[in-house]
Amino acid sequence: DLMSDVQSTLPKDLNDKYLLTRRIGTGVCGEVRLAFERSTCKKVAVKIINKKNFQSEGTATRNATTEIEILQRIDHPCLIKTLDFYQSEESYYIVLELMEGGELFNKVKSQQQLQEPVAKLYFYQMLLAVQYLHGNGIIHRDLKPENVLLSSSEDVCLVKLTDFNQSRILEEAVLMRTLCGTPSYLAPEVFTHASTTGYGLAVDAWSLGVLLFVCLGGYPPFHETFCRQQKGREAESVRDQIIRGEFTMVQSKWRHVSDQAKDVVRRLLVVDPTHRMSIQEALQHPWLQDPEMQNKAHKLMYPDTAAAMEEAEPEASAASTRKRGRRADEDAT
Ligand SMILES: c1ccc2c(c1)[nH]c1[nH]cn[n+]12
Repeated sequence: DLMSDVQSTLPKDLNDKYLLTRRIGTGVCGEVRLAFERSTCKKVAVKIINKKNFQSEGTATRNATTEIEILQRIDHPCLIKTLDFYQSEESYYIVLELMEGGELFNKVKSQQQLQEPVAKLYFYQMLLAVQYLHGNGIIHRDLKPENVLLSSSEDVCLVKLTDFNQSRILEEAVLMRTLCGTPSYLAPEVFTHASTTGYGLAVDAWSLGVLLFVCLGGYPPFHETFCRQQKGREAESVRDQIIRGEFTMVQSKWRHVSDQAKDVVRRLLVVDPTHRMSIQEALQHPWLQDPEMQNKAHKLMYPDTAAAMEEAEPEASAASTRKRGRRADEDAT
């Protein structure tokens, strides 16, 4: 039957260690299946990347190996962890921690739009995850609701980014080699790093702006025109809307969204990358100076530390919340 023939084509050591079952997600590069570690019955996700999906062998190996080496290198509570890696003639198999809440995409779709406090809690975690990637010289480059996973179906839950195969580890080595050559023909931005680090990192800030827009508004800022009569001359392609940074916050959807939240979206969806708000600036934005939200996020991200703090000094942890609040007030005034 279906299951047995899936089992039969799996690498033997993968099949020995894991029982693969139903499909739980699909990506551009393959599918994700629910699996059980046979020895512990622990649930995991197995991402199957089909080698021939990539146009040429080159990109396949580069993408997948880049993805693998990236996945092995990173360690942050809001970035999906790789547990194991196998390959066969035709596919790569990446064993990942299971996120029971599935894709953020489905939650936004089913709920229309998220309540602002929920959107803020998720966005804060995404910012911390991207800040960590950038700190490690990694640009995600493919941030979208399908690549944001939720740890549970509860509103207050951990958020993790996945799908690094579009990521690029800043080729510092390449840049160094370039700078060794004769510089006379090199453009200024190559020296100012704008061509790799500065410029590159800003793409993730833009995508986070689109993500936040979708979470708060329940629809994408740049989309194909929905109704027919707009088709034709004046209907702009998605590409043109993006290039011009043209989006509309429809009143019916955005009426109840705070001005501060709208301000974060507007400062991220800025066409000129040098004028776009950075991840660091976003983390300092007034909308995110919310000690309660930040404490909830830290409890989700570092449960042991939070629990240990509760255990050791119940007073202290309450005080730390208050202190975080006071500091925020000082900053705000
Ligand atoms: C639903 C869809 C994809 C999923 C998932 C649940 N859990 C997990 N871990 C890595 N990817 N992924």
